Amino acid sequence: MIVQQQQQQQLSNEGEPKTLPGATASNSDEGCNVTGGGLSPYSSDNEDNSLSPRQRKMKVTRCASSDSALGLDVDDGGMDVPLPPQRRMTLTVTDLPLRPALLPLAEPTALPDSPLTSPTGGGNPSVGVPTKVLLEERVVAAPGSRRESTQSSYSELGVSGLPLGVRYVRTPSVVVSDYSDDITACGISMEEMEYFRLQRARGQRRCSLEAGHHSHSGGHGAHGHGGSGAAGMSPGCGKDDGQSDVSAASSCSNLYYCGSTISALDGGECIVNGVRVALARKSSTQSSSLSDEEEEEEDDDEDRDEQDRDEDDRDAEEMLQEDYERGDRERERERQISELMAATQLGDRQRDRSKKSSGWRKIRNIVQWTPFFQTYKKQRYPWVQLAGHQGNFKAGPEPGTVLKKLCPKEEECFQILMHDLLRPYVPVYKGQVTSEDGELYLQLQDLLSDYVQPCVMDCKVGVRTYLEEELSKAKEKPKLRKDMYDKMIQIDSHAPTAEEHAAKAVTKPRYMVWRETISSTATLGFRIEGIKKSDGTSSKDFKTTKSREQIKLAFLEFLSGHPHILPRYIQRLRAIRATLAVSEFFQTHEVIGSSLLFVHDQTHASIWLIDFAKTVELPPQLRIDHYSAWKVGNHEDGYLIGINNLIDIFVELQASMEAEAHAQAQAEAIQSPVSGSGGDQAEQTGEESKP
Ligand SMILES: Nc1ncnc2c1ncn2[C@@H]1O[C@H](COP(=O)(O)OP(=O)(O)OP(=O)(O)O)[C@@H](O)[C@H]1O
Ligand SMILES: O=P(O)(O)O[C@@H]1[C@H](O)[C@H](O)[C@@H](OP(=O)(O)O)[C@H](OP(=O)(O)O)[C@H]1O
Repeated sequence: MIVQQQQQQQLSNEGEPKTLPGATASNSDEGCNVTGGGLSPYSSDNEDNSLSPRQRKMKVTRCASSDSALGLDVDDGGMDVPLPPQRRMTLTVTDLPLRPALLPLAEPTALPDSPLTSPTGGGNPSVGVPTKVLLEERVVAAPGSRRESTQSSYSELGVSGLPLGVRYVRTPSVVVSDYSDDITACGISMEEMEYFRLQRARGQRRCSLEAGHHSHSGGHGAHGHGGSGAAGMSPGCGKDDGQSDVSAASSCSNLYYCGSTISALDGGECIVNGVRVALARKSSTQSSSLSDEEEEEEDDDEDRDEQDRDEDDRDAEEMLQEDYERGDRERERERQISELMAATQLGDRQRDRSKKSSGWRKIRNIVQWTPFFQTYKKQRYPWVQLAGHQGNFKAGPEPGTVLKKLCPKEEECFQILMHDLLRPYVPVYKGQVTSEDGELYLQLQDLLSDYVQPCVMDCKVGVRTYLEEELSKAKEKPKLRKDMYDKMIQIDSHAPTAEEHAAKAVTKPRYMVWRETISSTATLGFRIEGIKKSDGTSSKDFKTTKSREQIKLAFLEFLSGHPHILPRYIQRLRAIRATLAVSEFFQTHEVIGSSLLFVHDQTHASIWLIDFAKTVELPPQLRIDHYSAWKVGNHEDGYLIGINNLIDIFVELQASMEAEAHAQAQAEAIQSPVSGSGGDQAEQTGEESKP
């Protein structure tokens, strides 16, 4: 993509709001509509209408929308207005049941909008940063593929112009954005690396076994191993270590980017766009065309898998033993927290992880746990998008910046904020960046760039997450969302009403209100959207984290290993509250769907206000206190309810941590003298310290 850095605004020369080509939506009800046609480029309504509902479910192209409730009548998780051709910008998952590690992958193709170049540099390739590659869906001959996927087909009559008698497979199309193929770069943990190592070892073992086997059995036509570029090789086997590594790394990358490649690794399921999707391995349709020999191999693989699992389990037991022996107090405390967390979903996930059972379970957890990780080649650090719509972010043209898809309302907010007292608490806005095909981005300070292995938490603030205008539009023309119904029953199958069950759809405000009530939004004025810890583990599974106690446990987990950071967060939250009280911006805007981004590492901590896509100027003469109860028409957002509760909860945590530390110090003081006179000494110490 030739990206033009259209307005490389430095802080010194910021100022006049700019008119965007084709985007005059600042006062529009259409929210983030910049593409025309009345549809937000971010909207998840922008789905391919030609797809069947099932296909659509499999497809995870999902973009931001603040206006998707504003459309017309019924949809099926899709849209009802013909769309202009969509660029393949975001993660696209198709053909989930495919097992790509067994298939020849299409060559990565640079998308037309990659790499980034600056117009001022006249397209100087030296400033180019590959932003994404497309692994295009295509039909390819399956050299030596031993297994069929549901996408496999035989070309019988050469209808498609392909030679007869050759087995073809369709590879998935996967867009990989801004990633490095460095295995550590995709946020992989040691545990996952170990899994891939085992996978590779297994693959190599299989390679050598099969090399022997096939040298006797001769070619298998399309099934044989004499196919192009793979002589003597089993599919999925690396020619050498290097190649195996690449395949592990790319599988790993794909895990993070789409989840579909997961199906190559094992059977099971993954969560795609909130929908639990069964993966291929156990699918009968898949295995139906296997020959006896293939089935035998499958069984052998199962046996080997079993052995590897046993090895895994043994390793895990040994590791656990070592852990205990270390007697590390910190670890013990974490373990206690984990036990407490049993009541929460986060705890559930962690228990799953600690079971250390099959490799698949590990991988499945990664899929469920991992938000959108990216590593920008230029910046050389993993970047995590904890919440929000996938595909909205990419690497900025300068180190230390990220690009977020343009929403005119959000840009307006940033322009005002750069001159407001709140400026130190929001990412620096550096102007627009335009891609060659007209895609517009906001260039923002990357809030993670100064941190080493940062812990990140996104909390959405306010008691309400939808705009009043969304509500009124939805009342005028209710639009049914199948995707939201699906997300709803995923959490609670009894949540929809009888009518909603019949329609298999709900309206957006209905879904948003329900989300507010099952989480802490409605009661505490904020909710946790996602947490990423310094070890790379992360979770977005907080939809039902509602009670104060659940929140505290999640915060404790977020702070674990860094308790000294807590006072800094409290200080920063108080500073934010004090600044909000005097901010002109805050006094004149209704702040909906905005988040606080908490970031810390071992030595630094900070909190920023982010996401102003649904922050709108209040009607003239109307003032809100951000605290009063919301009634239709009063525009109250409950932002300060959230801030106050956040401060209170952090203060309560600090108090309990201090009390715990105090009790522990006392217990140690009592226990530390080994001699029989220990108790006396402790008493003496106490006596001496009295005034
Ligand atoms: N300036 C930034 N620096 C670093 N990370 C950021 C920045 N802005 C956003 N993020 C990351 O991206 C995530 C999503 O951001 P944001 O809420 O702005 O996106 P969105 O798509 O508008 O979200 P939503 O769908 O909730 O409106 C955040 O949780 C955070 O992890
Ligand atoms: O977190 P969930 O449960 O996945 O639900 C999404 C979340 O509430 C987003 O804030 C919202 O986007 P906006 O804030 O931009 O409205 C999105 O609406 P959308 O699907 O219409 O984009 C919802 O699907």
